[in-house]
Amino acid sequence: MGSAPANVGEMWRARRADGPATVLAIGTANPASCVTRDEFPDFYFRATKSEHLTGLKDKFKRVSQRLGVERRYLHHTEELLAAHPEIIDNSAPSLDVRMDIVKTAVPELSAKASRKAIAEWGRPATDITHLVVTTNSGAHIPGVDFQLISLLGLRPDVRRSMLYLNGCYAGAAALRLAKDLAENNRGARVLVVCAEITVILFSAPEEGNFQTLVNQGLFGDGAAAIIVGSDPVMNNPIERPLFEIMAATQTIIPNSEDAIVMYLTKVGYGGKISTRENPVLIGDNIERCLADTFEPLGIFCSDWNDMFWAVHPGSSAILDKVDAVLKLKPEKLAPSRRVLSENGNMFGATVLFILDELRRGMDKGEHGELPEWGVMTAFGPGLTVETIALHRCGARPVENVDVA
Ligand SMILES: CC(C)(COP(=O)(O)OP(=O)(O)OC[C@H]1O[C@@H](n2cnc3c(N)ncnc32)[C@H](O)[C@@H]1OP(=O)(O)O)[C@@H](O)C(=O)NCCC(=O)NCCSC(=O)CC(=O)O
Repeated sequence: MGSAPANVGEMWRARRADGPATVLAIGTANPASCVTRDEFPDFYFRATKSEHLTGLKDKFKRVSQRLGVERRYLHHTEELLAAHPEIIDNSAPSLDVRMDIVKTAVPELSAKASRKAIAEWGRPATDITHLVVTTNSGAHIPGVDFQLISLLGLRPDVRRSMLYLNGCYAGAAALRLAKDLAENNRGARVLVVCAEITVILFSAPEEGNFQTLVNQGLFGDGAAAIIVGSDPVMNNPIERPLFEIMAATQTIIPNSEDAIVMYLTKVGYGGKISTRENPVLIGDNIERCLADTFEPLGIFCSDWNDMFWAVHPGSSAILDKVDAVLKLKPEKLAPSRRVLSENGNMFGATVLFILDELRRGMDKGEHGELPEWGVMTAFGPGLTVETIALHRCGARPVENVDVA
């Protein structure tokens, strides 16, 4: 062979980035139609022709108050439900119509969030080298990743990874994958997109079906897009590094496989969320997940208030439990609570919205001075816990952190 590099090790190293994967831009989007907690019970019981279920409606109001959601954006309006009566009939097959709706709605909302991220990033869409897309809203092939190529004007040879049906840990899982892609491919720029349109789990209220009440009171629609790449300033001074992704772990909580179960049925999503058990399971295991993520970095935190936080708000009961176990000051989970309150639980997109909230607060000088180190953690079926160690860019040096 002619002039191949002398050493395979050198060849391998030359293809890898020098520094950690870094968040370079964030964009978010919601559908236009917003419903408040006060408006929603009337909307829900009227649209599903269930107004005669007055006791259940009162119960729905009580449960909704406990979930921590003030308003949400929903793709399904009363007009859309009226046009597809099978969606409100819990015994009529409606998967096909739901899949048809999300087939275009999810790529469109994804593109809206992505355009914002790309505009903030400041480089052309054709500079994106990898695409990681995740949704629980449908499962089509070719999928949302494929649709985004033409919607955003990406290169046809962009390297795509499509993660369907990962539950609420999907956003953090997508970031974990983006970290590995960015660090192992010098110059890579990864567009991460996480989008949810919850018409897939809309169902009419039924006596004895508590799960439906939780689903309708909790979940909302939204999309978030994040651009990740290593060595920003070195590669292109136009890029503005926000957070370095220093470690990303995934683990399964023992004996929790029935805690959140979801599957597609002829009437949309079926399954069960163990609402009483989940806060306890998460509370019992969060410290171990944090230690497994931070200790390999040499960070042994004795006070978790020294960090900033992006915790997946499964509901306010879950945030209350995390607060109590980690003895966090109220302001620590304020960004998580605010995103839940303003948008609902948007499955995997939620933690990415919280990251956006954190950096906006940082830009506006809110939330005080953001600490140097932070945590993103998300939970979902398994129970699977994703934990990410984040380092705020431009922060003071690592030696000043509480390192044992
Ligand atoms: C569901 C809750 C809001 C209920 O709140 P509280 O327990 O404080 O409320 P509460 O005890 O006052 O109950 C309010 C009313 O609901 C009823 N109730 C409560 N829990 C119930 C249950 N499991 N089954 C049946 N009914 C139940 C009570 O009897 C009461 O009815 P009455 O008023 O008639 O007496 C909470 O437990 C919660 O937020 N749990 C966690 C939710 C969760 O798991 N989220 C993760 C989503 S999934 C996710 O994020 C990840 C993913 O999807 O991948």
